[in-house]
Amino acid sequence: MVMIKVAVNGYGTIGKRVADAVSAQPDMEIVGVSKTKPSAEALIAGKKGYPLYIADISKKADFEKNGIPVAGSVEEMVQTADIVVDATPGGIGAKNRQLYEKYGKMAIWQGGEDHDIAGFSFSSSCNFDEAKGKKFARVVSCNTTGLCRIIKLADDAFGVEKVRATMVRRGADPGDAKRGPVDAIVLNPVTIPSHHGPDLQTVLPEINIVTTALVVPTTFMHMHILQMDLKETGDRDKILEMIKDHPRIGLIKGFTGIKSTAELKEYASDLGRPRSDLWESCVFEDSVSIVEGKELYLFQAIHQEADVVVENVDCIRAMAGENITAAESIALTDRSMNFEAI
Ligand SMILES: NC(=O)C1=CN([C@@H]2O[C@H](COP(=O)(O)OP(=O)(O)OC[C@H]3O[C@@H](n4cnc5c(N)ncnc54)[C@H](OP(=O)(O)O)[C@@H]3O)[C@@H](O)[C@H]2O)C=CC1
Ligand SMILES: O=C(OP(=O)(O)O)[C@H](O)COP(=O)(O)O
Repeated sequence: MVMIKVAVNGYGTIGKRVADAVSAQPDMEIVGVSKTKPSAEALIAGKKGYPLYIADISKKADFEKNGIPVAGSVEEMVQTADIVVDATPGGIGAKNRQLYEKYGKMAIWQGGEDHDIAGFSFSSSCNFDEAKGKKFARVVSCNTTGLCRIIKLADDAFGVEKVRATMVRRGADPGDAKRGPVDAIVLNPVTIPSHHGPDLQTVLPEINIVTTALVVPTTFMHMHILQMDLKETGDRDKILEMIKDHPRIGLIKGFTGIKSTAELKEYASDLGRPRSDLWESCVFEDSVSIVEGKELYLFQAIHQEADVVVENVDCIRAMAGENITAAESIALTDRSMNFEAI
């Protein structure tokens, strides 16, 4: 088996998870990860054995005086890779495109960048095959990934006439002490639609969708309030069966008593998931309702730090790996991470 050499440019919330997920795959290896400054994450990268490269090589001494070995510059890291996963903060990734082009390397960006950065946006459940042969791709954002999975499922079963969805977004990631809100519900944005609907259409262009979004003072997971008008009369049992069979959508059963993101975090932790990560979308079974035949309603929780991680792994494999199907890649990714949707 040919090993795909992967570099992760930006070893932060998403990048560190992608590095661990890639390391768990039998057909991929991490050749480097990057930071801009010495920090706890930089220390951990070294402890995990990931060669650490830095954006500004003139800062090498700052790292080394703190006992963090530096393998070289980001430019050198890019040269060692077959493909780069760019997980730098939104807006920075666009500036790196030239570097990847200079060395003829494939690259994958995250949802903080615009679709135009790659001209192709990816969701494992929707357009895996379209990534084959692509030089550049962008994995859609965490919320859009969650929307893609469930809307594709409903569209395949009954056809989707239109979608109306509200994203209740977490204020900051758990480790992000600087962000808020602390005591507010913030309309984000106040204008309608939010970016999620147009973003979904970069993957599923035929879907009629309007999304709204607001931010609340929590750190773990977003919550979606989702309504879809179906083309054909819906069947709740069939939808539940399809969700149970979906490798990346979990069904939260009523008997568990779980009705909140806090309880989901406890569940993920009790399952022994690394970092309490929920790579699957979490649909609340009791919320799945068909009204007047063709209106489907449900709540789903999305772990913002995790769901895109497995998608990045599939995207790497589609672009740089052997010719396999979406189902085969998803199964391999998940099995290698001991991940079975709840
Ligand atoms: N967090 C989330 O919930 C999600 C984020 N995304 C998207 O993923 C991307 C990354 O976000 P996230 O992981 O949260 O960001 P973080 O800020 O947690 O991590 C970004 C990392 O990039 C490093 N970095 C910054 N500038 C450079 C540079 N010029 N060269 C190399 N590395 C650099 C930082 O290192 P240092 O600390 O040393 O400066 C940091 O480790 C964004 O596009 C975001 O929108 C997508 C889904 C969910
Ligand atoms: O991709 C995300 O959200 P999004 O799907 O709402 O764009 C992540 O939660 C990052 O969001 P942030 O831009 O609030 O850090």
